[in-house]
Amino acid sequence: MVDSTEPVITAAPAVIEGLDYWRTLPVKQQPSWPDAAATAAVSAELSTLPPLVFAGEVDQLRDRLGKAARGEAFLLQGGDCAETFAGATADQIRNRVKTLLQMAVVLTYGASMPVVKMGRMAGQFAKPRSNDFETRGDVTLPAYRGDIVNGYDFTPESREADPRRLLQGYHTAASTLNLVRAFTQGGFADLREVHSWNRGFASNPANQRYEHLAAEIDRAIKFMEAAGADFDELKRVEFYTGHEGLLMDYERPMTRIDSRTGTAYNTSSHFQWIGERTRELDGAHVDFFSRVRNPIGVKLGPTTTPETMRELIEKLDPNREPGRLTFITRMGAGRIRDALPPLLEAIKETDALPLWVTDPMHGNGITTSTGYKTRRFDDVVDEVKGFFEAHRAAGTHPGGIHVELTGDDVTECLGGSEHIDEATLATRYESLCDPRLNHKQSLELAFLVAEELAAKH
Ligand SMILES: O=C[C@H](O)[C@H](O)COP(=O)(O)O
Ligand SMILES: C=C(OP(=O)(O)O)C(=O)O
Ligand SMILES: [Mn+2]
Repeated sequence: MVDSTEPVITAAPAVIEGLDYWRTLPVKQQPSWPDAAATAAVSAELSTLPPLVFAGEVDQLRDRLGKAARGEAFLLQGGDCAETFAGATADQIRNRVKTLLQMAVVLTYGASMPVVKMGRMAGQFAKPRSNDFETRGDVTLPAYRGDIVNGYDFTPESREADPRRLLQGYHTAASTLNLVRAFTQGGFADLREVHSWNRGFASNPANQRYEHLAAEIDRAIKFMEAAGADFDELKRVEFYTGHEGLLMDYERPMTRIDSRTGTAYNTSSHFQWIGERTRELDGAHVDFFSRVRNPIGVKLGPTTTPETMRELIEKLDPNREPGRLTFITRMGAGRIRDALPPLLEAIKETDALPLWVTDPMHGNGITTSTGYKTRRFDDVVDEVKGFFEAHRAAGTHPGGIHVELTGDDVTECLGGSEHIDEATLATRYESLCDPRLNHKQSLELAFLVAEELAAKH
């Protein structure tokens, strides 16, 4: 998080020309709220609550992402698939932040360039689903759409969408963000603490490798301090938040007019991305997010054509602003080597410079015979490698990685140095949606990406 000298953002007026145009367009993946008046009342209340992030921070992130798009920085985005209200505890938040800080150190060291750190945190509460309903035995109920919409328990009461959850989402995001700001601004993220972020995690090859690297960094810092360098600057670390911009009854009221510029900022997080299921060119999401100043991401799956990509650029980044647009590719390990190159070749024919980020999770989902949604660590690694290969061949910049992870020792993805197998998945599977890399798998992946980045030079 960065200091902002401009926290004054006015509450959103009831109707702002343009910002409500999405209401006239087809909108996907929204809950069926049982009571429209109650939902409207909650939205109105949300629009009066203080912003969670400030316009100045959002502008600074856009600048950082612009650097990443030019190959001068690298973006690390990570966190839960679906944050939960119950999971917003100090321990779990701290473990996730520590994991991201550790990964960032590994990447910074490998890449020799700044790493932009962003949590899929403090707002990643809404989920798009493949099916609107879930059936267990002979009972069919609405699908779980994330804690900000309904409950996970498989009962009719819990699965009914409840607009009061929008407010709980806001307050949980606020308390999560408060702790994240404390960790990253209060000295905990100081590079001189590089060893302490490893404490509390069980010993394993990735942690030992990390310890080794931390010792090298320590030595370098001590040497520089002895030589007179002032490291107090390292006390505070920029840390940004991002989530899928999905739930319009949350995103719209959190969007406010910045008093400095008269333009709209979505103050629910610094960054929002449009998901693979809601990125229709003439749909509500693309229209709405085209009108906010935040840097915006779009997920691109394997069926994306160069034409669609070009139209997304026209809609979301008509002014070709550095850092405005991020393409997060999620092709699948088996498809990335065919699906990404045509997009990279096509982009070179344009005057656009989007930031290219790999999401090696969402194209690699499988379900075991025992019913667990999982991913193979090897597939995740293979997609990352395919991403770097494609960019190397095209001469474009592989600018970041987007992963679903947790700092806890869960058993949700198969493989990794602990060789998690199908039988082990049941021992600690906690995700309410997609499987996340655990702490060790996350560190292992960071080392691999660092090697790819080092090879780039
Ligand atoms: O996180 C992404 C999606 O919400 C998730 O992959 C959808 O999962 P589903 O296919 O089980 O609905
Ligand atoms: C829904 C997600 O991904 P995608 O839109 O790529 O499927 C996600 O990132 O959780
Ligand atoms: Mn997911």
